[in-house]
Amino acid sequence: MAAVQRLLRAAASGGAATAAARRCMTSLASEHAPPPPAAAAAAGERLSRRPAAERNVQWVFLGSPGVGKGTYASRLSRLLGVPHIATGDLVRDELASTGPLAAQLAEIVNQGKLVSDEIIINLLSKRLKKGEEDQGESGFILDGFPRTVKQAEILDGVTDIDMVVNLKLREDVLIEKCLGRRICGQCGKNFNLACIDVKGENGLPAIYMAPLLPPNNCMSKLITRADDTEEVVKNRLQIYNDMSQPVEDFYRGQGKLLEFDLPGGIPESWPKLLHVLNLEDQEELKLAAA
Ligand SMILES: Nc1ncnc2c1ncn2[C@@H]1O[C@H](COP(=O)(O)OP(=O)(O)O)[C@@H](O)[C@H]1O
Repeated sequence: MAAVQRLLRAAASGGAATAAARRCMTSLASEHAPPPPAAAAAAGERLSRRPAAERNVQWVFLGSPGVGKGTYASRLSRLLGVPHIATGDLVRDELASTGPLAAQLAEIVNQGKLVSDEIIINLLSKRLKKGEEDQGESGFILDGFPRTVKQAEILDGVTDIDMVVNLKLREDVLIEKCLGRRICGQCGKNFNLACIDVKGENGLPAIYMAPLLPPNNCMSKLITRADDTEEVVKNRLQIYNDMSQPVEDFYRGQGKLLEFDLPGGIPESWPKLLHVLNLEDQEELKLAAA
C-alpha cells in the first residue's frame, strides 16, 4: 500500500519521484503515449507487488453513473474490513473546501466532464497516504477509479488489482436513479427517491427497485448533487461510454473482469453479488459475530 501511494504521488507530482514514476507521468501528458514502461513495472514489482495471499484485497468497481457502485462497494468494504475509496467523494470534498482547486473543479464537474488524470491521481494518493498513516489501512475497494485507460495503466504499473467488478443496469434506469439521488446535508448519507418499476421489453428484463427513503430527521436536509441534472447526467453517461468502457476491455483482457447485471434493488442484488463473489460465508460469520 505504501508503494501504491508513493508511486501514485510521484506520478502526480513529478517531483522527487522515482525514474519509473516520472515516466508514468510523462505518459499522462501525451495522447498517444505508450503504456508505462517496463521500468515502472519493475519498480512496482520491487516496492509493492506482494502476492495476494500476503496482503489485503485490492478491488476495483466499475459501472456507469447511478449504477450503485458506491452502495455495493461500501457494503463490501465493511464486510471485508478494507477502505472504500470513491474518487467522486474525494473530488466533492475538495469542491467543498476553500482550497485553490475548488473553483477549477466546480466548472469541470458541474458539466459532467472528467477531472484531469494528474488531479485525480494526486487526490487519490493523498487519500491512500492518510489512510495508511492515520488508520493503518491496507487494501482498498476503489470506486470511480480508474476511469480512463491511462489511469488503469498507471494503476497497473504500481500494484496488482485482484478483481474488477463491473456493475450493469439499463440506461433508462440509470438516468432515473441519478435524478432520484439525494444526500443528507447533515449526516452525509445517500438516499434515492426514485421508484424504478420498468417492464421487460426488447429483450431487456423487467426491473423493480424500491426507493431508498431517508429517515424523518434527514428529510428536510436533502441535497441534490449539482451534476445530477438530466442534461449533465446524459453527458456523464456519454463520457462513461466513450472513456470508461475501454477500461472494461482493459481488465477483460487481463481476465479480471467480473460482469454483474443488477437484478433489482439491494434486497435482490446484494445476496446475488455475495454469491458470485463467494462471500456468503463471510457475511454469515460477520452476522453471527455481531
Ligand atoms: N477517476 C476519475 N477521473 C476523472 N474524473 C473523476 C474521477 N473520479 C471522479 N471524477 C470526477 O468526479 C465526478 C463525480 O464522480 P462520481 O461520484 O464517481 O460520479 P458518478 O456518479 O458519475 O459515478 C465525475 O463526474 C468527474 O468529474
